[in-house]
Amino acid sequence: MRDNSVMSTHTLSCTIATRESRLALWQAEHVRDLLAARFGWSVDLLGMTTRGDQILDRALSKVGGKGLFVKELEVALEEGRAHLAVHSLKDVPMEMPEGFVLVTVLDREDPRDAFVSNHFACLADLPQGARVGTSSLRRVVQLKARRPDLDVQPLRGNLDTRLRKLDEGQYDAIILAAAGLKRLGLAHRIRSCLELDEMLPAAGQGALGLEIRQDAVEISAAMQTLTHQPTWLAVHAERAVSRALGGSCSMPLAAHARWNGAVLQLDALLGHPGDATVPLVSAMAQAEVTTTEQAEALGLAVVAQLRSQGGDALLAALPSATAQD
Ligand SMILES: NCc1[nH]cc(CCC(=O)O)c1CC(=O)O
Repeated sequence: MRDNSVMSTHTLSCTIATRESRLALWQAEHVRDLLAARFGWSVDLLGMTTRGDQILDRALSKVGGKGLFVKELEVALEEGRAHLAVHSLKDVPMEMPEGFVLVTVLDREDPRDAFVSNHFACLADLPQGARVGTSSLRRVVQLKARRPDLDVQPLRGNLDTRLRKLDEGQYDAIILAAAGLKRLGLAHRIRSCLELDEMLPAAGQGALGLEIRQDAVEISAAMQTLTHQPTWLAVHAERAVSRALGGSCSMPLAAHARWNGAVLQLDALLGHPGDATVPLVSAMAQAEVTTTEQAEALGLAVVAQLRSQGGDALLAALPSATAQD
């Protein structure tokens, strides 16, 4: 029997709220299979369309940002129509809304960005002035820093739409998260992965985050057993950077943490929100990390460096109306 408001320890079924893009469904099905294998639960999916899925004609940074992809799913949790929401962690706002928690993070897929093209093997092979598709400010500023000659053009829509636009010849190459392509069996479209020193990923890229209601105590305990601790600590460091800087997707910000043994190395960079010709500011810090508090402290150390090395001036250029989603 299912109690729609609170799960009991004897619950054998649960409902996952998910967006209906192919990637979101793959991710929800992945979690469904995991819950079935680990706990023997039978899991339903509740597919939903979010505002972020409907608005396809404008860059996300112009229409209110990350929260657009998660709000409807939270309403389903609030109303008891679902118990769990599965998200690409990089789409999850840095501050969770009152009443909701990010309860766990699963093992991360490849965090890198991928170079996808029908004619060229890698960024260096692109001819002068080649047209590259991406709407991510983070990708734009890093592309322009390396190749100021490139003609970077907006590209929105789900993964299939973006690949179709490439195949129609609208771009010479596009940049996509490697994780999404790999999950959908589209790894063959990746001509090369951009290395971390040429394209630093977004905070949380490649990781899956599970969100529940704060008062869902029992499901919380079950979900916490699924946590991939190295990823959990790494994304806490990455998200601390983004949170401290306002968490806005109007800001070209990258943050990525990697493990060197017991040491977590956190790299981050900031660009100018309106002018990709302004030099990037980057910072790195590393420390032995075993707790989320230490991971967040590492994030704040990187933020202090970014700010003092010119990041403050870049942040001051952020239009205040769009500074928060
Ligand atoms: N912003 C959309 C989005 N959210 C998560 C992914 C890919 C998978 C991931 O990073 O986990 C993508 C597509 C992309 O950036 O190419």
